[in-house]
Amino acid sequence: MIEGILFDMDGVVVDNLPYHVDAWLLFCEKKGIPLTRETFYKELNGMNSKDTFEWFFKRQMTREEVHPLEEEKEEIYREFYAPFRKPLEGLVEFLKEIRSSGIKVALATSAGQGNIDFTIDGIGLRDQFDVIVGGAEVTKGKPDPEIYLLAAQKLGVNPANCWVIEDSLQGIKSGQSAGCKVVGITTSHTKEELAHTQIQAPNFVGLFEKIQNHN
Ligand SMILES: O=P(O)(O)OC[C@H]1O[C@@H](O)[C@H](O)[C@@H](O)[C@@H]1O
Repeated sequence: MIEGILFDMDGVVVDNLPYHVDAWLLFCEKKGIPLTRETFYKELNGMNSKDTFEWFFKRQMTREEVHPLEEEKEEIYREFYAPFRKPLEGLVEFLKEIRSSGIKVALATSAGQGNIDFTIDGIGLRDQFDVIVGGAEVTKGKPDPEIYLLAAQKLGVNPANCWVIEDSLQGIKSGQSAGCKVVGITTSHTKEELAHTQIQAPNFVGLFEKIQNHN
């Protein structure tokens, strides 16, 4: 039985990761922080901004300290990505199918409120999510399971009866540790790199059937 589907946002609802990475690389170059594209995908993809800055500066930071830095990076990101916002292929149809089957739907993203509004309103899909949980609502970000456990709790469903849809290694770990089954969307990593998920798919086309057949 599938009770809920818990969506990651960046790299899943939208294929926006290259724009995030370009923004991080430009931001880091300005600040003299060493960062490569490879390191980002391996270590940082899916982490919230606070954890990312703590990783860069190798020390704990307060939300107040992180806020202006995060805003600076997100302004660059939003300028880069704004003209290209669109749902990942097959998403609109997939949402229709799961909602009409009575499955509850949540968004569980490490992103801050500004980026959630920018993305979800930008593609006009806010009313498709019963619950939206953002990075600021949890004390421990992905790869910790807290965000997916909270999303399932808010939907009133058992995490063991939920599918998480993720693209990042940190996010997959988070969903698996929450006890959910995971679909690995191959926007950020290859099928082979996501072989530890139940299903790997490039997008949402035909995905509902694959999930149903898996149960
Ligand atoms: O994949 P999610 O949970 O939607 O994560 C969003 C985060 O993904 C990271 O890859 C970005 O560096 C962050 O800036 C962003 O907030």
